[in-house]
Amino acid sequence: MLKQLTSPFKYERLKINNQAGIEAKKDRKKVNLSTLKRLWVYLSEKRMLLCLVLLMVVLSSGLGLLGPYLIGHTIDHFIVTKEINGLFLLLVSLTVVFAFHSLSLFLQNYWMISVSQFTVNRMRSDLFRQFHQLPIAFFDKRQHGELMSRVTNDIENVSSTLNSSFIQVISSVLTLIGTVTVMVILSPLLTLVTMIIIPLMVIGMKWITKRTGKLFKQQQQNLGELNGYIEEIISGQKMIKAYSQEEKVISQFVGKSNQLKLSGFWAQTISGFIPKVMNMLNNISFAIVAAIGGLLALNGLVTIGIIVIFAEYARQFTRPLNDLANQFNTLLSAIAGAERVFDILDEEKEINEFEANGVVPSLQGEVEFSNVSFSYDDGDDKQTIENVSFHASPGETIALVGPTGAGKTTLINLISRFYDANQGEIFIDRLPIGQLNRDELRKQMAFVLQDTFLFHGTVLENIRYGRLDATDEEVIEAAKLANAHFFIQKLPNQYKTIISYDGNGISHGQKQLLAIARAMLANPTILILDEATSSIDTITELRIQDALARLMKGRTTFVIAHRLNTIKKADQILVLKEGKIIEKGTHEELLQLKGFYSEMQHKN
Ligand SMILES: Nc1ncnc2c1ncn2[C@@H]1O[C@H](COP(=O)(O)OP(=O)(O)OP(=O)(O)O)[C@@H](O)[C@H]1O
Repeated sequence: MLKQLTSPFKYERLKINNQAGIEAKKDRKKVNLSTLKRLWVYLSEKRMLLCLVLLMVVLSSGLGLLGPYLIGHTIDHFIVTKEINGLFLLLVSLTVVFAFHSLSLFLQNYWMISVSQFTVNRMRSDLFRQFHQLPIAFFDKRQHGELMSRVTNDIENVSSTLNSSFIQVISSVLTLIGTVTVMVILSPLLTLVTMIIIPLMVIGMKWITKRTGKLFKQQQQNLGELNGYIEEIISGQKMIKAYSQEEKVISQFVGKSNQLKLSGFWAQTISGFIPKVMNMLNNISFAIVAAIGGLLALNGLVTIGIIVIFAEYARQFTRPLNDLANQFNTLLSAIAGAERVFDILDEEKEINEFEANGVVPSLQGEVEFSNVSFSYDDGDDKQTIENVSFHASPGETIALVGPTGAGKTTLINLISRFYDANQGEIFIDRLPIGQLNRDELRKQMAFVLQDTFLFHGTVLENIRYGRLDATDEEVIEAAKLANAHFFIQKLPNQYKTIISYDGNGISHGQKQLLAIARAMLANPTILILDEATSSIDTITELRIQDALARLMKGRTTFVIAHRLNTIKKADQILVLKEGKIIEKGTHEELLQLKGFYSEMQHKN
């Protein structure tokens, strides 16, 4: 049976297909590069600001180099020669250098945050828009919370990395180049000494980053899975309580949470080694420069000022290396996040080129199926709908009956183009359905389902969902026609009463009446009804029946019927079994056949 419009197909959720991930891993380097290129497409929209950021990074890196140089210069030229004026000059110039250094740091941060917030806002919006352009089949295969995690966590990851890492990486590279250049000019010999430690650093960094990259990806994946699970559990709270499954759910949660804890622990611990190891190597480098520099000074090969400059540069030299190693991890984690976002953006949209040009004339409501077959899974040998043919004239009521799993909902899904047929052709008003613009087609359809989805908002807004440009008067008129007006008036704030998420606080029958009002307002040519199976009190039931009769008048209606009364009134009954139409006709015709249908009626 159709469940509800926004998530009508909550059938057993399929496991995420890991195959794509495995394939993608094979081509990891290529993928990373293309991910960076795609990120650049977003970033480049703010290229002016980025240029300013770069300018500030160059300035701050240069000023960072100038500080130690000024101190060394002062030692050699003013302290050794005891010129007190020189010391004053040093004080003034250092103050100016540090002030501009801080200013440039502040500005680069400020502008970079603007760029990154703009970028992730764009990505977030693109991702959200993409969700609305993906076919229903896409959502069948994924946990909803896992998808939410992409909009929240993954995007947040990209944001925080752009905020800090982008600047750090460029400033580190610039500082490295600047430091080495000045060092070589001052003393090539002492430069060599300072560099002794570098191979050790590179090996250490490589060892650590190789491990952390994988761990961060794992952490991200575990977080997505946990979010998916939480979303599912919150949605299914009632069912969990009804079946006393709390303990099982908690233990499953603990299992997933522990997995996240473990991957998070190792990712953080191993990446946490980086600064410690670098710091140690830094101090060793400092000691080597001091010792060998001292020896060289004793032999008159370098001055004390140069040793001071080198000692400071040795520190400056390892810091950017250290930063680069740190940022590498953050970058990897952000790239993993961006990749997960782009994966979704790359999914094939529901609307294709051909269809965009498709037209939907004002429909009459003629529907024809010609040898239609369909299966949810392409690789499935067994078809869910098999070789189905029928014709519905405008204004006719077609009742779909058959045992559970017969394919009634699937047939409806095909008429609404939630899925496309694998074989055969569906015609609406004699036009192949594929040539009709999907959105426009759905605008001429309305759905009254067993469990109508109500959004958080007023009663008025919920009915207006049927046609957004309807006036308040039109909404009230629709509610009256749907027999919903009487109960709405009794609500605390009548049409302005806020309905909580998914209509909690509104009875099942009232929900149905609101759904009918919504459909009434939409004024569709084709109507899809899924008759409620749950028992509703007799008076409400009568009101529903009365409203439905009014709604169905003059519209082609497909109804998944459970009540004999509805079935009897139908112009055609399609009896479905295992995806095939096994009998077709009116109630009387089918009874005379004395086949499956008449047997079904006798059993009831
Ligand atoms: N989204 C889906 N993905 C995979 N299989 C699906 C999906 N939806 C339905 N099916 C399968 O297709 C078959 C037909 O289901 P369908 O919902 O159309 O039957 P139905 O006649 O409406 O049943 P019911 O009266 O119980 O609602 C079933 O075997 C079902 O498990």
